[in-house]
Amino acid sequence: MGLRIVVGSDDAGFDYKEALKRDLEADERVDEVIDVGVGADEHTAYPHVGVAAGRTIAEGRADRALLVCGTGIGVAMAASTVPGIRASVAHDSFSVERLVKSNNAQVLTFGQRVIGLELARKLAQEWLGHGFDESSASAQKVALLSEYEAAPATESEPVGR
Ligand SMILES: O=C(CO)[C@H](O)COP(=O)(O)O
Repeated sequence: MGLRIVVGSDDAGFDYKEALKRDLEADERVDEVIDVGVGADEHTAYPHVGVAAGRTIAEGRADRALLVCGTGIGVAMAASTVPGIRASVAHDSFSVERLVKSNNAQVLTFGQRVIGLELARKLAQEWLGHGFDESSASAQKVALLSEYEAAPATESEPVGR
């Protein structure tokens, strides 16, 4: 089964979102592309878009998200507020690979005001080819993230090591 991918952006990331969406729709590794906005001439603030994307994954309606804003930072922060969602901006090949293989992040974000379109398109292609190995040493570290997320915010003790 292919991937179900959410795309989204604010107005600062709209052009890249549209270009990346076209690439994903043409990619045989992708079964479905779900666009959570914005549409042309819409001005939805990035937190709404990031959370909508994160919730779509958390509810099991998509596997991953590719989001764009001016820097990539805001949509990553917004998506990360959704429990169980790991999101980050990554603008180089190695970071994109480790975002999946080390961190099992479901969400990759780009900054339209930071990197060129062709680099964003190439990184998105590479991202599709990466998968997380649940039996890797990284899996235990990602599990710790989940444990901290579930722990009371005021808890002073580290979770089990
Ligand atoms: O990059 C953004 C948020 O990280 C967004 O596209 C622009 O935000 P602003 O600088 O607050 O307008």
